[in-house]
Amino acid sequence: DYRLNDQSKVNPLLPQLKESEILATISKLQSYTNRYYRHNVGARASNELADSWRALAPGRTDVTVSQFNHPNFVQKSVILEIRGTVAPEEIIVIGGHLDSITPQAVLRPGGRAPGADDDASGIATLQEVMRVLLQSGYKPERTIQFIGYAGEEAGLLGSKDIAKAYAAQGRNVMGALQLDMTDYKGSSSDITLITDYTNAPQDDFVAALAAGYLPELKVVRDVCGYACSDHASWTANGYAASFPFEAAFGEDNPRIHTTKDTLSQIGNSAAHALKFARLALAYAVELGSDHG
Ligand SMILES: N[C@H](Cc1ccc(I)cc1)C(=O)NO
Ligand SMILES: [Zn+2]
Ligand SMILES: [Zn+2]
Repeated sequence: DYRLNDQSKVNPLLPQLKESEILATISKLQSYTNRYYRHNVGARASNELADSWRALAPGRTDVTVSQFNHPNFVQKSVILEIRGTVAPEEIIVIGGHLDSITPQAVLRPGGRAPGADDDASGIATLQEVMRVLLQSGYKPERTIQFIGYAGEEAGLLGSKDIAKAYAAQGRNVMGALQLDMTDYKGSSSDITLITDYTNAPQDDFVAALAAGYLPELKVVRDVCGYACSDHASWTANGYAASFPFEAAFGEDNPRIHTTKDTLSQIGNSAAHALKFARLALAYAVELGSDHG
């Protein structure tokens, strides 16, 4: 249910989230020539992300890292699962996309596509939530899955395959949160909740999480106008999805999908992304600590 009743679990964890950790992960991801879903370098980025996630929880038998094979392209999605202690069949998803795109990268494997904000920022944000949950020893009652989707830029291809497979298997995803572009503060407001192709009751819950745990942040709502990120794949398969976004429509990072989507262009800071990490942690712990 959408009540805020886990302050005693959330509040000690929030201060452990570090901007420096998010910055380091964005820096690493933007250093690949590109993370294009059809190039081998894009496949390597996925494989190395999986290895780095495995290193976060050595020896935890309730934690597994797997890669989801997409039949039509080489880049795999990456899934880290923390198995729930009470209701492991009830799944909470925190996602972002690990691929990047520019016209140069589409043309050839050596084409540059740093994708710092779109969407290394989202991957770094969810990875920092995963790091704190794992290193604090937090054990959720429900299963929490962190997913780095492949092939988002080509039409939400990775999340389409995954959400379709989960629906076909009758898996019980209680909610999905999408993190795509979290580090460019283009608006006076801090967080923009995208309200189309999302679930309204869950959007209200996310707004309540911000009001309850992050009262200093200004949260507004806006529409995208189309299926603009992986949340739409979960919605299309009947699951509740929400999408907190970096800025209001038209005020988002103008350099995405260009070779200039780099950390230096967003002030070498992850201060904006840290707000999304805090929101995502509150979402994961409040929903992850419930059970049916
Ligand atoms: N177009 C999306 C990013 C995007 C999402 C929402 C809004 I409003 C504007 C832009 C994209 O490139 N996702 O990878
Ligand atoms: Zn994009
Ligand atoms: Zn994106």
